Amino acid sequence: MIKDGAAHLRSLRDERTIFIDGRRVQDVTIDPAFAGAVASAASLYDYQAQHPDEMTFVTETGARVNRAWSLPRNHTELVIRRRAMERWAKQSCGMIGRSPDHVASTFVGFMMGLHAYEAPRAAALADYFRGARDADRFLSYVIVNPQADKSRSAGNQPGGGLVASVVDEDSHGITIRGAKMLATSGIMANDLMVSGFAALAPGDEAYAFTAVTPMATRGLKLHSRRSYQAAATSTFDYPLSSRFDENDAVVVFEDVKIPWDCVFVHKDLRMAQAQWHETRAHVMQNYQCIVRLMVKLRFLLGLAHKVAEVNGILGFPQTRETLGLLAAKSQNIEALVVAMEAAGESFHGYFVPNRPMLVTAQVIAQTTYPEFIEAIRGLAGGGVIMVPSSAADFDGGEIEGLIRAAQRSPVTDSEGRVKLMKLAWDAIGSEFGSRHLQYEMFYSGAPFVTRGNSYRFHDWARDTGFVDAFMTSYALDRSNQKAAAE
Ligand SMILES: Cc1cc2nc3c(=O)[nH]c(=O)nc-3n(C[C@H](O)[C@H](O)[C@H](O)COP(=O)(O)OP(=O)(O)OC[C@H]3O[C@@H](n4cnc5c(N)ncnc54)[C@H](O)[C@@H]3O)c2cc1C
Repeated sequence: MIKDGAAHLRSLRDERTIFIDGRRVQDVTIDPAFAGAVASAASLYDYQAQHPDEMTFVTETGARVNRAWSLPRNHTELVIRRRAMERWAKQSCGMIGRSPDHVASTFVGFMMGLHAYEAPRAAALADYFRGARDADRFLSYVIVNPQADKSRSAGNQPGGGLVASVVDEDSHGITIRGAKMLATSGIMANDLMVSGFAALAPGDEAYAFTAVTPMATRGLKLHSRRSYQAAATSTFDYPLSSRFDENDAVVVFEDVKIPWDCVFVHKDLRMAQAQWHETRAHVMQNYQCIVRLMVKLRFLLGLAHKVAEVNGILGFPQTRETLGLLAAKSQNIEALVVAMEAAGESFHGYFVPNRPMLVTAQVIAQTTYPEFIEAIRGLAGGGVIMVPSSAADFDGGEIEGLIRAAQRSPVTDSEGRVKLMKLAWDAIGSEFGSRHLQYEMFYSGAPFVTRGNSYRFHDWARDTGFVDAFMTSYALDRSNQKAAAE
């Protein structure tokens, strides 16, 4: 049976510990801070149940699950898998960044590099993968240390105990204590993966671990940021915040016990890095991100065009120039997706997107998104602010009369204009829209990290060799110099 929305909602009614606004959440599926995003996540599962051929595949054990769990072996399989990710992204206009296909892709990448693990940990990983895949579980992850003093290592933060680390181990498993950031979608996931991405030095072994635990594990506490959904007055006023506020939470591990069969890296400095780059986890998880961004940019491009139409500025050459530049930036990301697939690499029998092109897309994305937002703001001018306070102003009487008098457009009525401008503001300027800007600029690491990867995976030998070869075509001609001097 394919997992559907109802099954996912049922799976979230457990003992998970989430705090927000000074209270503990009782049921995340109906809580006013989270219900909109949770319903959207559930609707992804409904969508896959309604489109089984496009969205799911049958595993070797006979389970029918989302295609994100498949390990492609050729270009065709990679593209079929991508189309499923694209369809899911479209359901949220690309606004749900950590949909279930994100961390599933991480695990697919781990599985492609199972050879890099020591035998017991590889066995645990493979068992967990099969179980999570066949149950189509929704995973979130925390792989970044909480910000504090960046000039010090994880273990040398004043006061100690800040960063999640292994504080104990016995025959059953390990005990984790400390914090990590930021579990996006954690409130509506089934399991949480905890790991680290930053390089560690000898002495940091306690921080070099990767493990998975159910959200409802004792001692696992999610401390949510402010809910943008809760502040949304209506779907008409905040069509995105009200439905796609996937949430981000700091995770605090209060002596969380994790059994050995859910521990994949244990006090292993080499594997803490190798799990990302000697497997294809980093590639597969960020490939999902770029596919999702591609869909989001299509949406924002359409929005930019409609804002220009509604304001009657589409005919101006300057507007077309702006829209043309945005279209090119959007196509640039599309082209990178197609290119990284077409130039995909064989990796231990699997077929994966081209790594240098994937990291290129990450670097480009971090500047493309802010440029998009700034351009749409430029096209919208004061129109996104010149809107009624809320849907309640459409009262059928005097206030609505003011709206009809002041909200005009060459292509739509007052309601149509307000509806579009409120959508545009939610995408680019509301607290939700603003968080998206921060997300796209940072989710894959600060720019020095993504650019560092671009440096690391580029084929410098090809390009410096090119220069060297050219330089062999000429030499210092001393005879000429002599002749000139004479
Ligand atoms: C909305 C949102 C959602 C997120 N979701 C997740 C998630 O689901 N799971 C998860 O694990 N993480 C998540 N993150 C965390 C994300 O991965 C980090 O924000 C990212 O890795 C950058 O780390 P940082 O925030 O500590 O910023 P920093 O690394 O501190 O970067 C901030 C700035 O500090 C400077 N800086 C810091 N260190 C250096 C250095 N060594 N050299 C030079 N300059 C430096 C740079 O100028 C940089 O631009 C999320 C973040 C955001 C904003």
